[in-house]
Amino acid sequence: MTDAVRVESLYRTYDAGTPVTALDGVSAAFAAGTFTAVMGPSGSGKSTLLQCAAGLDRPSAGRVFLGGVELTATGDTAMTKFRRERAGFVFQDYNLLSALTVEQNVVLPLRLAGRRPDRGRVRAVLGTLGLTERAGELPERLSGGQRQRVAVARALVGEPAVIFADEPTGALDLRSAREVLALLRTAVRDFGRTVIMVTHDPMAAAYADTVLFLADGRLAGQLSAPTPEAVAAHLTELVAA
Ligand SMILES: Nc1ncnc2c1ncn2[C@@H]1O[C@H](COP(=O)(O)OP(=O)(O)OP(=O)(O)O)[C@@H](O)[C@H]1O
Repeated sequence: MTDAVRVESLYRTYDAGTPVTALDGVSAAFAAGTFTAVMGPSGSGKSTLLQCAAGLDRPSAGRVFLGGVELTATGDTAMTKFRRERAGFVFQDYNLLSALTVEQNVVLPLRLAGRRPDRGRVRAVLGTLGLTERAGELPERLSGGQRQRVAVARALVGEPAVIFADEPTGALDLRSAREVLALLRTAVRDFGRTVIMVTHDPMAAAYADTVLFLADGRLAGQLSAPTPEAVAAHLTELVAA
């Protein structure tokens, strides 16, 4: 099976007065068509790993491969272009542009990538996400769950190989969270996308095929076919260690 994303010996240090090692030699492979959750205590390096794997940040050392191409060997312009073509993003705070309608937000990544939105595809994605009636509205008129569905639509519309999600359910009520997680799982099961999701929530992690744990910038275990109980137990061990 091809790896959609692979990271090799990733290090990321920040030098803000006292140096911080956010990633301390992380290697991991994310097979195409799988859903992986990344968990760990606060400050363990989860967001940094996601940002480096997605080409939003550059590691201090190590290599990142997206679809077999080494991102870390490319310049900034090529990295941005590749990211726009290959990756979709969902963040905790939705990151919608308030001056744009739902539909305009959804097609924005395509426009930024210089691609012409296929109207049929845009309508289909909006329909799947229950946003057809909302297409012309501004985000401020939507609930948090609806806004996150717009963000998921935006991540899906370009048919990216990989969707990177950082705490996508962190600001949502349980029902909306479950809807968003089910949408991500459908993207993997039915459409072959690869999802890498940072979360603090064992219930959310249990939607994934595999959970990777981080502690102090290093890999600290892995669970396949996770249940919320098994995830919570592993996290408790990590926090206590
Ligand atoms: N821009 C930055 N400048 C300095 N230090 C940073 C920066 N970004 C992250 N860090 C530090 O790197 C470490 C890892 O941060 P990161 O955000 O990846 O952790 P996390 O596991 O995602 O945390 P949380 O669960 O709290 O969101 C932390 O110690 C953090 O303070």
